[in-house]
Amino acid sequence: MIGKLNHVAIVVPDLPAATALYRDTLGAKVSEPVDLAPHGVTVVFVELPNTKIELLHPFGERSPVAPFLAKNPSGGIHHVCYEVDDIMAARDRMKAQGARVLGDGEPKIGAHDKPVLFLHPKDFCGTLVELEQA
Ligand SMILES: C[C@@H](C(=O)O)C(=O)SCCNC(=O)CCNC(=O)[C@H](O)C(C)(C)COP(=O)(O)OP(=O)(O)OC[C@H]1O[C@@H](n2cnc3c(N)ncnc32)[C@H](O)[C@@H]1OP(=O)(O)O
Ligand SMILES: [Co+2]
Repeated sequence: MIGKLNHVAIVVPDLPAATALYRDTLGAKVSEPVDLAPHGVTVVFVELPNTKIELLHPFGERSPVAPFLAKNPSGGIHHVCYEVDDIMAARDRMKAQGARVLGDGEPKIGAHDKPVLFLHPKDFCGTLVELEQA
């Protein structure tokens, strides 16, 4: 059911420093930072030939990535995002399989203006999974 790896997300303590590291040290193409208030994150995308890296930093008072950063002050890999053809069919399949869909279970519009859902890390080998409508 899952398709391409859309991105791997890394939570970072210093977004300008992380952006410079990927741009200047690793030589990657990076986007401008974008504040995504509904998701509680500021995001920079690193464009790779076959996928993307999403650099995340908490935005606002109740960011879902703030507890993760408190536990991992140097930053760390936060989630992987897989593309799916039909987000509602994917949601229903996950529920039927007993996997926990996070939040209210309704897709939100993600960083690429497409609907996304998150699945509980304890149900997927300790890894937070994002599903994005292809
Ligand atoms: C813009 C958009 C996009 O790309 O389009 C994005 O990506 S936005 C990306 C940001 N948005 C999201 O992450 C939305 C979905 N996330 C959430 O609902 C939350 O962050 C949870 C994943 C439920 C975690 O919540 P919280 O930090 O309050 O932790 P919790 O105390 O409930 O955690 C329960 C257990 O899961 C572990 N845990 C928490 N976050 C984890 C992570 N990212 N990866 C692996 N394990 C994780 C905790 O250590 C704990 O394990 P132990 O009990 O063993 O210690
Ligand atoms: Co993401």
